[in-house]
Amino acid sequence: MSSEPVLEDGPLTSVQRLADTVLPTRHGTFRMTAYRDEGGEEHVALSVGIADDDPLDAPPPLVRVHSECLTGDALGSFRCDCGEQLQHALHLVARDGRGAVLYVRGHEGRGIGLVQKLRAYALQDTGVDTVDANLRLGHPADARTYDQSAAMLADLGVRSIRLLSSNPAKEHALTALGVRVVGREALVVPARPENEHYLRTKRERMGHDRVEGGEWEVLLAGGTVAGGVLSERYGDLVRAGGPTVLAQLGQSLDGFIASRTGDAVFVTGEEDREHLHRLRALVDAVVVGASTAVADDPRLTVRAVPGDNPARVVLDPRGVLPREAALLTDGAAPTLWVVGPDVEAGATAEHVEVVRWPGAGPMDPREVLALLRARGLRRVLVEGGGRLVSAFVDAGTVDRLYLTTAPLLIGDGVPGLRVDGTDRLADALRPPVRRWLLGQDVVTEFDLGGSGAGRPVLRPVGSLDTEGDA
Ligand SMILES: Nc1nc2c(ncn2[C@@H]2O[C@H](COP(=O)(O)OP(=O)(O)OP(=O)(O)O)[C@@H](O)[C@H]2O)c(=O)[nH]1
Ligand SMILES: [Zn+2]
Repeated sequence: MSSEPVLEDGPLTSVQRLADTVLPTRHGTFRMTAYRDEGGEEHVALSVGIADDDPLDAPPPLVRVHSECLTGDALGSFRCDCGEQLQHALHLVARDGRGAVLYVRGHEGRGIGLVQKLRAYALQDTGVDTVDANLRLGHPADARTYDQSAAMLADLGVRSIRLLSSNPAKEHALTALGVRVVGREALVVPARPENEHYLRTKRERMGHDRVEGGEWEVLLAGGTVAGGVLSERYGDLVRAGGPTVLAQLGQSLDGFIASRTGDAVFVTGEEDREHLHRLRALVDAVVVGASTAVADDPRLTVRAVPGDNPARVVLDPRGVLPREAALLTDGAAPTLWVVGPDVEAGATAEHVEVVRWPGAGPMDPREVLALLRARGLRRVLVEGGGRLVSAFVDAGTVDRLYLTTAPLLIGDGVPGLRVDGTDRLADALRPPVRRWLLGQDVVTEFDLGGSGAGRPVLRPVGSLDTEGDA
């Protein structure tokens, strides 16, 4: 099964295809193809959605050319980012549905071999950077060649690729070997104290793309980190096609969000507050009912984590929000004050837009969302109180509900989530869930179906009565 290189230009080694099998992994099942190059080095290609009889005009697959790194890939070293990049690449390729990770042996230590790399590490322990360490040992800064990769792609029938790499030199090398690189996507993993210097040197001395910050910053920039806790939790919220209408509520285990006097100070804990601020940072707009705004005088800004403040939306058909409320006075973010036709709004601060609701009746959640969408506010978090969140859930508008329950029994007070009842338990809402602990609290994430993954919520369109909502 030897295969001749089919590329027109560039110096090429040929590779022999020696095995073709499958490999189940935590990212999914890959086709695994083994090769040997002319120098005797053995490589593998882990691919999905690529078959020998693919048409010539099949769309360019996502391809990672991964350089072997024993310390990073197999041992989980934090001195470099290789291990996390490898896992992330497998995750992205599996998710994309058509792509390959080429695992290139002989690339260890940027082509100088394992022992030389470890000697370079020893030099780096004395303060030398990764480039100078190679040079002092008599090696080039980067000794890798990519002809085996081009030959493997040719063997797989792939001529054009979208390359997963932060290293422009890889793109140039592959292009010179006749691979058409139609796009290059950065493979971002979080900086850690242990690899910060190495990653900085790659950017400053080896021309790698800049990516700054930790996992949260990666998410804010629209990326994810394979295996990262935050990426697992929030990754799908930053993807195109992911859930766009979120709702969240923190309540006691017996279902109240405040005591009977309205005391709502710290039902859930500090970690849940951080979670809420992350959700705010990931949406365009946050919606609250007037009673919540009156009772808590919230700011609805992102303070517990880095991130931009979303627009703030208060649904206030009767105009009960005090004119000195934080939302109307602090200017921290644009604010839509949605009021009924007869409300005297008076003069408002520059950041406030008074939106007239046509009619004094209850606000239909669907119409509220349409109004926001018309203003470019597509990703929306419905934040409270209990009645407002329940109305949006009952109307079938919520893609994703985060319900945090605190180990606290209030006994009586302001109710939390109350969805429409059913006669038969079989008709009750039992969507797919994920759950995690935040301190003493439990977050249950309900997939209410908007993203297509879960069961649709089959309920009549509810209406929204924000009065008496807290
Ligand atoms: N010589 C040497 N090699 C290293 C060092 N740290 C990691 N490597 C090797 O570098 C290779 C990975 O290259 P990187 O420069 O991290 O990344 P890249 O592949 O060029 O670029 P990306 O595609 O964005 O990952 C692996 O083979 C590692 O073994 C080091 O300090 N010295
Ligand atoms: Zn490495």
